[in-house]
Amino acid sequence: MPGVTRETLADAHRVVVKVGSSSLTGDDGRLDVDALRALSDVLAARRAAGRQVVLVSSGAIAAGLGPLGMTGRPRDLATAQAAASVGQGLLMARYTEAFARRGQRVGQVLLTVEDVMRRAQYRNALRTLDRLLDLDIMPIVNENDTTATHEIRFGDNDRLAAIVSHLTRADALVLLSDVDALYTAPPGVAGARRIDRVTGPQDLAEVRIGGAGSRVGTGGMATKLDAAAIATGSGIPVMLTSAANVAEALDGAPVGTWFAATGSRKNARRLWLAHAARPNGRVVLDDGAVRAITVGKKSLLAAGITGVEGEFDVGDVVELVSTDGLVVARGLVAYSSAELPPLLGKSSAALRDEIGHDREVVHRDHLAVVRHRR
Ligand SMILES: Nc1ncnc2c1ncn2[C@@H]1O[C@H](COP(=O)(O)OP(=O)(O)O)[C@@H](O)[C@H]1O
Ligand SMILES: N[C@@H](CCC(=O)OP(=O)(O)O)C(=O)O
Repeated sequence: MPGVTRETLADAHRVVVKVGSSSLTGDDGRLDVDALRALSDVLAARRAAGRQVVLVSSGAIAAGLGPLGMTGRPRDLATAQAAASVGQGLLMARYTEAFARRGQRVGQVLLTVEDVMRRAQYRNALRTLDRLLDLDIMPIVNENDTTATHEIRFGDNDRLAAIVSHLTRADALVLLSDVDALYTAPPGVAGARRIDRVTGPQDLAEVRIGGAGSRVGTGGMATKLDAAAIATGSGIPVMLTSAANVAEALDGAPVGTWFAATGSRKNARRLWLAHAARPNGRVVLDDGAVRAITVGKKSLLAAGITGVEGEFDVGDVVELVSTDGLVVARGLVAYSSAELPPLLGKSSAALRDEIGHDREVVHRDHLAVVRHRR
């Protein structure tokens, strides 16, 4: 069965390789061109051997720091976006030059959440990616940082890479960071052991996760584990290792942490709702509504809601929670948190009388069942 062990990476036809800012920057937080060239050499060699690579590269913000006279990742979004605006072009210039040394051409692909979640847009993005690969051009993907907003953005490229690997039907996802593997505890904690292989959530029960290890990284190990869950849950195995190990990892050598595929291909929109979207609030469901959406695969109606928490707008992602605090699903809500309270518990007939329609609160097409404790 393909993808069961890390050795299968050597023969994988299409891989998505994600490299984090931490692997592309020096101690001063700025772009490390030697590191970028070393990675480009390995990926160009893989392509020259007849295999396809889609590179998801962070580093736009890091590349913008030097020209802007900054040393650490800006805290506010607008400045980070300005740094990304300055840095993305420089990053691509570096890659273009580095890959050209090996005769490999590259193309920039900047994506937003909407590009990969709306069917028409994602088909368009996919067509471009496929065409680039057909033309023997290595796509270099990043989030379109300059226009993404807080509410609707991936924010970290780990989950973006997982979704890109799903969209492009990659055979494997390789996550490269500054740490050579997943450990039982963050670096620096005494006694931390490398985890060789993860076959399901039970293998992660004892793992302690810390934040980003560098001044420029985002998310740390948590977003890598989210990414691994997204990819493996849709049938794509994941290798997590350091950029220094990329050649060995792509050859299937015993490095890093291997996450075996656990599920089968999913609907992209549900995948995003379940894993990547950031919820803005919660609605609390009575037991009948929980059963209706999980077992009955129904839409969520106002009649089954007992409470509203947080502030959200029409179209935001909300968590659907049972009365005992279990997050049973996530979905795109059709009412704002201000509109909803007077409607709770009301039947469809009562709603039609009162507000002239009985629109579902979360339509089943916009709902992903998850089930985990909050
Ligand atoms: N259990 C763990 N095992 C390995 N690394 C961990 C763990 N918990 C936290 N980390 C940290 O996660 C960091 C990688 O995340 P990040 O800095 O966001 O990297 P990148 O820029 O590559 O995305 C590592 O450098 C490490 O310090
Ligand atoms: N899109 C941002 C990267 C955000 C990000 O995920 O960074 P990292 O955690 O280093 O992979 C950039 O290019 O700077």
